[in-house]
Amino acid sequence: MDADSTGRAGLAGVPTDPGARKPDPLIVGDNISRAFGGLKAVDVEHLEIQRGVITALIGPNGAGKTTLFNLLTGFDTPDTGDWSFNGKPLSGVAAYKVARRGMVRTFQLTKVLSKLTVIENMRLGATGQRGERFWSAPFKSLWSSQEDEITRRADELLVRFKLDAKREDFAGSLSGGQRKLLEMARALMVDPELIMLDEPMAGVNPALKQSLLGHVQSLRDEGRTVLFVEHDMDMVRHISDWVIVMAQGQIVAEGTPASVMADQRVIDAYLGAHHDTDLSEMDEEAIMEEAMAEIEGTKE
Ligand SMILES: Nc1ncnc2c1ncn2[C@@H]1O[C@H](COP(=O)(O)OP(=O)(O)OP(=O)(O)O)[C@@H](O)[C@H]1O
Repeated sequence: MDADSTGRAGLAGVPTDPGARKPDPLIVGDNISRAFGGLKAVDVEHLEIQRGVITALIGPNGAGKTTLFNLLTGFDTPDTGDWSFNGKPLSGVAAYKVARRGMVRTFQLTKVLSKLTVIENMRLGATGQRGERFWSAPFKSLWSSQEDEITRRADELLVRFKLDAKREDFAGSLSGGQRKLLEMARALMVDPELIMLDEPMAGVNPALKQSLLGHVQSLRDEGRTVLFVEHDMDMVRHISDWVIVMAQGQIVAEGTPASVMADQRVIDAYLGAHHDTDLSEMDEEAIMEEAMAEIEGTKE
């Protein structure tokens, strides 16, 4: 592959049409749909995610971003659709196998995980790695050498994410930003090629935001592909190489952060999310201001 087609350089000539073809895609999907009752939560005709770059998935509430994440990672089953990861079909593959193939998503800390310590959370992150054969391994030494390796990797990641001092603390005692760091560190236990972050900035105080941004960039700089869902437009603007915009289940626009934020289709998508109620002129003005503030990143 020619060097100009890979990573960020490869995005230079990509058109800003929804579903645009990329020169070096890691994920390619077609006709992915999922309905809940009569509501089509996801209805994506074509999707490509360029390898080695940071792609943001944005869109108003209810646009279908989380549902698409769940489908791609095997946590939900589509009504229709196929997609591949690294050229191999991935639709219909169970979540733990998806993780083993190198595609991992972060999870918000659940109640159960909050009651485990930080290091226990990290070890759990490795479960995607452990082949079934290890469960029945007749040789204890084989088992414990993998356990040692897991602990060693967990400790290295805790140092990298500055969570080593919290190693024995309950995950539930961490601050919002530290939880996000733990979610990221835990996902890295399986050394994924693609890491999918679910609202990495939600609940993070401004002081920690910069450091979180640095960590996300370092994932790309070490050669991983990053896909994240986020409402914080400041983050989207600062670190994404490419932005995909969803509204009402569909991809409505794509492009660099600057081009997407100036795109009328994107402004319409954010406004359209409010169109189910009858609006007075004044409401409409207020909503327009709100939408523009979100798109321009002056909010949150
Ligand atoms: N399990 C479910 N059962 C019924 N409806 C669902 C379910 N999951 C999602 N939906 C609906 O599907 C639509 C898309 O939801 P989804 O959570 O994917 O959107 P989103 O873009 O992630 O929104 P947000 O930014 O608010 O998280 C919404 O209308 C939502 O109410």
